[in-house]
Amino acid sequence: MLELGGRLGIVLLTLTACYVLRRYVRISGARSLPCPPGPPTLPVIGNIMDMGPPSAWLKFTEYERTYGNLVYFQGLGKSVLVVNSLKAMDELLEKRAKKYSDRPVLIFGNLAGFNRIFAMCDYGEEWRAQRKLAHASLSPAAVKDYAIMQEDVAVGLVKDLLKTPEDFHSLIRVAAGRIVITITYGTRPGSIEDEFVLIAEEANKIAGRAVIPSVYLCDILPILKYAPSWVPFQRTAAYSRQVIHNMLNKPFEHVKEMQAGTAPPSLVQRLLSDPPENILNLEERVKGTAGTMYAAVAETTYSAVLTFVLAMALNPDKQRLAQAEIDRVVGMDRLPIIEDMPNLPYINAVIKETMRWNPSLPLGIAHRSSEDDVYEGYFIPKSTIVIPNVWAVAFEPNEKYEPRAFLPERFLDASWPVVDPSTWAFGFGRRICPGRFLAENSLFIFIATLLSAFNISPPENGEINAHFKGFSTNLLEPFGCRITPRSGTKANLVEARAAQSAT
Ligand code: HEM
Repeated sequence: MLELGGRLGIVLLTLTACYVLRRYVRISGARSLPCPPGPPTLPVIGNIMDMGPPSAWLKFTEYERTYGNLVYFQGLGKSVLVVNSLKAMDELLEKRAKKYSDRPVLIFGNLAGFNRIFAMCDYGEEWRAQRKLAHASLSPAAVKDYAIMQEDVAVGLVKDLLKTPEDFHSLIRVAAGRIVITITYGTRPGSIEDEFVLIAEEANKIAGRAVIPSVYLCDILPILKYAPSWVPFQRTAAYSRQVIHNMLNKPFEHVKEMQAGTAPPSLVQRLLSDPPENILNLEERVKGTAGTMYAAVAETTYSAVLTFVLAMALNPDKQRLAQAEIDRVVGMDRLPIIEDMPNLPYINAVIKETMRWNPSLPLGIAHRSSEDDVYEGYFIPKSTIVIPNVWAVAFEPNEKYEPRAFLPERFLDASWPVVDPSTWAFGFGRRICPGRFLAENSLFIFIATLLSAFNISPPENGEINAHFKGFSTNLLEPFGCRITPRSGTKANLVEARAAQSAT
């Protein structure tokens, strides 16, 4: 018996040794492979400075011509891989998701407290728990509960546009913020909602700077995170921590106070009253999940709706076709509702084309690898930041449909296969946007309601000067255009429907 145990031990030991050796040989073999190509490097700083914002996606798409689908940057202790093809995005971020689902380390972001919200957490226990909460409140079945609120906010937007159409930039921004605050916390318009929007906007500004690695010295030299509290970035971090604390706590406490049967339906209310099983530390995690929403939603929705306004002002023929479909299917005596979506193929094509023509997040949200890897003969070291340049996918050369033209028809042509933007616009793998079903409903109701109520046209002088800006979200700078009611009857319809709104 003893002899048998001894032999078994030797066999197990040999197998383990073989496994370790094979793994070692594989990894050291992999390390001898080249990293993917990229711009020329300098000592210490490598080529990392060549990544530079703003609108880095244009530069990355140009680099594709020289270096191909994978463009590699390194320096200052960081490695970054820009991925330019859908095939490679799918292979790395989707099929090998286990290795590619961490997020970049943001030293300032962590000092500011962003690591409490799961969109910025690594692929670990905290992320898993908050993601489960997000899924429970944003699944296709759950988002049906928010449809009336979304319709009310869209009607509120068109009503405000009747009064001050020239303010369309800020009104769309407020409506995009409103939709997320209303759905997350169930608050009604008024000072308290505006206070939450202000806090969340401030947190968004902080996040916008925290994700740019060159803004704060501590992200270049991580040891500086231990610098004393009087150092300027530490003071900014302390202020930011307070803002993030308020963002996570103030609206949450408001919902809790209302819980005793009076809280309107919302993501927080749903999670507190009917939480998924096995979530420890529920309240803190609901705060983190809810706090992620504003950052994730407001700018993406705002960017997409503004892009749509620009596209309509530039393409009156497409606008007429879209309005004709709404008039035919929805009729003239009511505004569209989310249930109309399956019956409006041209509007759905306009939405897809809006997402393709100017993707809100042209570089998605960066992932980070948690292990060494090899792809197409190249070595990708552990901790590489992986950026999906979906802009390059959106503007891939096409023999039939010019990529720069706004042509919803490309999505209605069965004879010519095109990639649906929903396969790349919402990210990849285990980190794919959990709010995509809600986002599709929001875009639909904003766009269909605007088309039903207004004509969108160039300004009086006929010139549209539109410029895009942004590091991660592709936002339009203010531009002029005219938004006028399609008729007096439509204006009355908007007023009458707005009077019925619950929010
Ligand atoms: C047009 C609207 C939207 C677009 C284009 C968009 C796009 C994206 C993208 C590209 C990602 C990154 C996925 C990845 O890492 O690969 C993401 C993540 C995320 N989105 Fe969205 N999104 C939109 C709206 C929303 C909405 C309405 C919600 C929630 C109500 C939401 C919640 C989130 C969250 C929580 C994450 C982080 C997921 C994680 O890290 O696990 N998004 N979104």
